[in-house]
Amino acid sequence: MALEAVMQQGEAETAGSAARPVIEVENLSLTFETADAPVYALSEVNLTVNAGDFVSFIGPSGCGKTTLLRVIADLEHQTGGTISVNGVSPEEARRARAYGYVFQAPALYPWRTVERNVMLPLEIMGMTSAERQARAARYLDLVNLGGFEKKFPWQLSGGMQQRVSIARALSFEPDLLLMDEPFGALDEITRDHLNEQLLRLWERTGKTVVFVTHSIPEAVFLSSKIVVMSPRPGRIIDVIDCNLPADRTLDSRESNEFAEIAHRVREGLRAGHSYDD
Ligand SMILES: Nc1ncnc2c1ncn2[C@@H]1O[C@H](COP(=O)(O)OP(=O)(O)OP(=O)(O)O)[C@@H](O)[C@H]1O
Repeated sequence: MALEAVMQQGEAETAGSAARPVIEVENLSLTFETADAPVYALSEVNLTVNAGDFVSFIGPSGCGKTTLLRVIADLEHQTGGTISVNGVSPEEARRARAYGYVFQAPALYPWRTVERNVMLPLEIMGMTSAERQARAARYLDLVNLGGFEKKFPWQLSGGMQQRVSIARALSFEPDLLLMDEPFGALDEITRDHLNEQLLRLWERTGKTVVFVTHSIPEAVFLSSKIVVMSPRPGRIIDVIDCNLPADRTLDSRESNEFAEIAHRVREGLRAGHSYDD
């Protein structure tokens, strides 16, 4: 029942929000001043993420993927240009709990059970115990962890821990999910499985997702839009629309359509890559 409610909410959002911009970035730059020399982490970045988009940032190490995600989340501040999230500043969006953030590592508290980890943001929000319990059950079910509520994080595999952190990010029901290489440390089989689950979750809920990855197949499989970035200075060099059929499965990775998009991403990465250093 809870799942249906989430699905209906998602369907309504998707249907009524064809091209509503959620994130708007204009001429954004970010330079870190360091002891030796300034680091030009982002330069002249322009990007629009619409409601219901699944946008991946892909690019070599150091091209600014995490920095851009952190600017959206108000964890870093740009030194030039503008950004809005839901039409307001990232700070206001953060205060309004506009997004859930999933880090590279699950970042769970080892002394709290799975359920109590998911309930943590809800406690901070002052939600009642009954409501917290209902939310935790709903979102643990959604990531297929029903029955693991009373376990501790160290009793779960890495993939399961990452699913707990996704449930926690979903628990306060943000429309926007920011995910920084959430599956980067997992083995390929687990990663494939979580990719499929995330795709189904996105389809069911209609949430807007911004996702950082190093993996071309992961980006092509999941995304509606792929943002290819290049370093020194970090910038966007291509934005690729990626509209594979909604009912795609991991086997779709063998289709010609998939190969063509992957090829374009690879070309973009090659064009932006310097082999001089
Ligand atoms: N707090 C900081 N102070 C100084 N330099 C920083 C800081 N944070 C990031 N950088 C630099 O900014 C650049 C972009 O870093 P960022 O972590 O965004 O890259 P990335 O594309 O996410 O890399 P990776 O794929 O390795 O995670 C890098 O050169 C990095 O060293």
